[in-house]
Amino acid sequence: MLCLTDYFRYSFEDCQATADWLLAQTAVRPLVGIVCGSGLGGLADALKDQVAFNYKDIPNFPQSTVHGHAGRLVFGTLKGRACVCMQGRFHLYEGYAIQKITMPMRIFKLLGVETVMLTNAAGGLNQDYKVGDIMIIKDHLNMPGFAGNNPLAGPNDERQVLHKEKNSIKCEHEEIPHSDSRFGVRFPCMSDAYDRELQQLALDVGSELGYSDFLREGVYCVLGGPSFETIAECRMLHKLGADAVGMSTVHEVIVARHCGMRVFALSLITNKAVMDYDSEEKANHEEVLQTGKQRAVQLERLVSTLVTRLEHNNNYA
Ligand SMILES: O=P(O)(O)O[C@@H]1C[C@H](O)[C@@H](CO)O1
Ligand SMILES: Nc1nc2[nH]cnc2c(=O)[nH]1
Repeated sequence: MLCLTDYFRYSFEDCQATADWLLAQTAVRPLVGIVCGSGLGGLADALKDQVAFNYKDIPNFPQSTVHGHAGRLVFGTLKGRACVCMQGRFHLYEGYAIQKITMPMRIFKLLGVETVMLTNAAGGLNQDYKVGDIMIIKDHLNMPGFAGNNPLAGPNDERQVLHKEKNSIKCEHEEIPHSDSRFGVRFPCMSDAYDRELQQLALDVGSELGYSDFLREGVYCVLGGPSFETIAECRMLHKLGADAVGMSTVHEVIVARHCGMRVFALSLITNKAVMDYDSEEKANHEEVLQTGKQRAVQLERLVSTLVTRLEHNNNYA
């Protein structure tokens, strides 16, 4: 019997067809995939020798509907390193099924991407955080996941893919190709979702760039949105261990990790979550976009320097 999630699911063949279409249009072979958060699309403009596609022209691709998300997939180079960049992402609150908003991660994988770098705009729950801080995400709370809305829910494609050259197991007499299910295993581990070496590298790069005063490490909590949080909700999330709250990223991280890509993610703290009944502050999307503009230069420099370091250090490549 077909269940509802099957209608929103992209098969391996659907994703392969989209990736093949893209690979046929450009000679860029990206190892790094970048996702731009709300108001942070300027990162994509930093790419050199661009080949860009509007989402509406890419077979099977969803469309961006949110202000501050341009809706373009941009291939190019960042300081000489081949990248692909989503200038605009998809969110649950746009009405898309969770399998649809995360499908680009599988396209990244099929394009050859090894490292995914995600950015988002988020509300600061940690009382020490200030607007304009950049938080390196070290872990997440997946609230929609607690309620069963996980991008990996539904059948897992268990057909085996053989990796002939990579990861082959050396035995005494022969080399046995390593096999894996199409995108990944049924029960992927998430305790190592955010790559610790990349977090340390980002701290080091941030310090070199003089960003230590506004660079943080913390836990990101995803909610469905689009309404911002009530005061009681902010207080609860903070008590649960979240430093920042947003409406994206976690679903993409789960799918990226499921298919074996390395993940690094950043939140720009665009507003302070309202925690006090006496406060006059009100969260709004305009403030989010405005803070994005103000921190665009530093965010772009941090990400592009990180990308350069990926190139120069084999441990990270
Ligand atoms: O795509 P991100 O997570 O950066 O966008 C955040 C969450 C909402 O889409 C929007 C609220 O202002 O910004
Ligand atoms: N849920 C949520 N998402 C955001 N994105 C930017 N700021 C916020 C916020 O305060 N809450």
